[in-house]
Amino acid sequence: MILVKNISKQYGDFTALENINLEFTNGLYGLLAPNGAGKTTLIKMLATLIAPSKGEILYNGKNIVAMDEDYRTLLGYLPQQFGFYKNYSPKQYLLYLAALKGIGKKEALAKIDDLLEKVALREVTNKKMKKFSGGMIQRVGIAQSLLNDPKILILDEPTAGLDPKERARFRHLLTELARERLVIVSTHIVSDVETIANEIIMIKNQQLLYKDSVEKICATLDGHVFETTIPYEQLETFRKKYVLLSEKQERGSMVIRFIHKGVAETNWFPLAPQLEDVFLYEYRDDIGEEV
Ligand SMILES: Nc1ncnc2c1ncn2[C@@H]1O[C@H](COP(=O)(O)OP(=O)(O)OP(=O)(O)O)[C@@H](O)[C@H]1O
Repeated sequence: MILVKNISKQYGDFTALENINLEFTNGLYGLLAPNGAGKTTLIKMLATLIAPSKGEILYNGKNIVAMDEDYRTLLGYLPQQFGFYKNYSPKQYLLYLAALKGIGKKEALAKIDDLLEKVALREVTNKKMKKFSGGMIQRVGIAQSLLNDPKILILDEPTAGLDPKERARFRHLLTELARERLVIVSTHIVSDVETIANEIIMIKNQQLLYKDSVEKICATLDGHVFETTIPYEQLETFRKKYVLLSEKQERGSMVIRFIHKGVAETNWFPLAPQLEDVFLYEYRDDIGEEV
């Protein structure tokens, strides 16, 4: 079990994270927040790549920094951008990394076969990676993070740049991987983790906002999400008054999904809140065009 105890991180005068407390047991945890919220900072601390300015992280009661190599042998990590050699095949690349990790060649070859099967790259084992799609490269990244059979797997934005089909494949792979280990995956895309995470962690204003099941997080907006139809001319006024979640043109009118925490009007239909609603609501001041 990993215990994040009252962690803060400063970069000079800038506070990136403040008083974060978390507990990870097993299963899949989705670290969901817009870019710049501090996901990478938290992940790098969990991977012992940077040190907290305050607080500590414990693995089964022991400080992970003090555990040093003992902790890193338990850890698989895929950074946001991982370095690979495009003239290498996955097999050559993984063999090279296995050698760096001190895994013998015979053991490594068997392991690599297994891993490439797991990430559905068996057919391109010996093909140079320069022709690979983004999704294939990310799957090589996953394979490298699994070389040491880690108990803890930490993936920083593994779906960045992937198309919807690759994302779906990734979700399936993550679910598989989380059956046997603790998996922490960061993303700013709600659908990456909504259906697969046992718990979602959201950070806002440098602090922990939620760490809960999707159901419980959605319940925070129970009774506040509505749909209604308005003439196009009223859209601007509506936008100023309420938090708009989505808008769709239908037969010359606008069908809008929005949040209001006060008394509802008669022609508003209540809707069941989705995680995307919570995300858009909570980060309404932080997110720009990308969402
Ligand atoms: N080495 C650093 N020095 C100064 N500020 C930093 C440093 N690293 C990160 N920051 C700042 O800390 C904040 C959190 O960054 P972080 O990379 O953890 O966010 P993130 O949620 O992972 O976003 P992204 O997905 O874009 O990386 C940002 O405002 C960032 O500019």
